[in-house]
Amino acid sequence: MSQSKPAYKRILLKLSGEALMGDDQFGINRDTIVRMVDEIAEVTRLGVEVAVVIGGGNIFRGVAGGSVGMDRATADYMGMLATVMNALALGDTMNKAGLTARVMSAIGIEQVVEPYVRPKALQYLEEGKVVIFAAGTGNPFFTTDTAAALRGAEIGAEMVLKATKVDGVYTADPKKDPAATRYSKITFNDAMTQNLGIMDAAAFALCRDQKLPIKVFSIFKHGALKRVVMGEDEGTLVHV
Ligand SMILES: Nc1ncnc2c1ncn2[C@@H]1O[C@H](COP(=O)(O)OP(=O)(O)OP(=O)(O)O)[C@@H](O)[C@H]1O
Ligand SMILES: O=c1ccn([C@@H]2O[C@H](COP(=O)(O)O)[C@@H](O)[C@H]2O)c(=O)[nH]1
Repeated sequence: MSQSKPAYKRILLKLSGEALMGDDQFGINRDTIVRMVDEIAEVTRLGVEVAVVIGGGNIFRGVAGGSVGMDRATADYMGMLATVMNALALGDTMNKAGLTARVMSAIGIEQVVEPYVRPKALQYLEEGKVVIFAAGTGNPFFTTDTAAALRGAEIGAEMVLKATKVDGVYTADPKKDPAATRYSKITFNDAMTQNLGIMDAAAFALCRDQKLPIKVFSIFKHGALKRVVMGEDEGTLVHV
């Protein structure tokens, strides 16, 4: 239903790292990151407190290193460092667009990024700054989706918004199965028992246990983020 005020005061936005590539094969496409920041700026102007977790799939995923014989934990640390690079680029783009962004890392690299300290993150959000959580959970064998669930619960976000390359949760991966159909909503338990690959089970389980709903929507659809924030019909709601 359409309304004039945002439906949420504080959100955790999970931004797809892979989507940052735009039409490129690798890395960060300038026009794409600027567009994403414009959409985020629009919702901050509505008074919504925004925290962001960014993925690293445009640069490196631990599973890729593991599959060619690397030690998996080492490869995962490389993946976490990839998310730090994305976070720095995102923060820089935000600051240039007139937002005030603070990047906080789950792994210690203090010359580059300040460490994640929960009370400090809460203070920044209350001050209207955008907080970007880098380096996932800080632990190998996890993903940034789980980091989004974790940080979302820690900061008292009312919803996790997964902005990704598809426009919702489907009965199967729509990139592999053209007959897949989109859910407008689905329970955590159904998503987990059907092994829907849009998010990992750890992220679903944490959000379910904390009663923290997730909205999955397309980062490429102009205005979709604002529509989700306004409580309008967009993407797929994953709920208890
Ligand atoms: N049931 C499903 N419904 C929708 N998408 C699915 C489903 N199963 C698998 N997918 C795939 O999941 C992808 C999104 O998840 P993925 O973790 O790969 O990317 P991301 O989180 O957007 O990127 P990154 O990890 O770089 O942040 C979609 O692009 C889609 O192809
Ligand atoms: O908590 C975490 C988060 C991430 N990683 C590693 O980083 C990459 C990139 O994250 P994506 O969620 O895939 O975009 C991930 O593949 C892991 O290798 C991690 O180890 N711990």
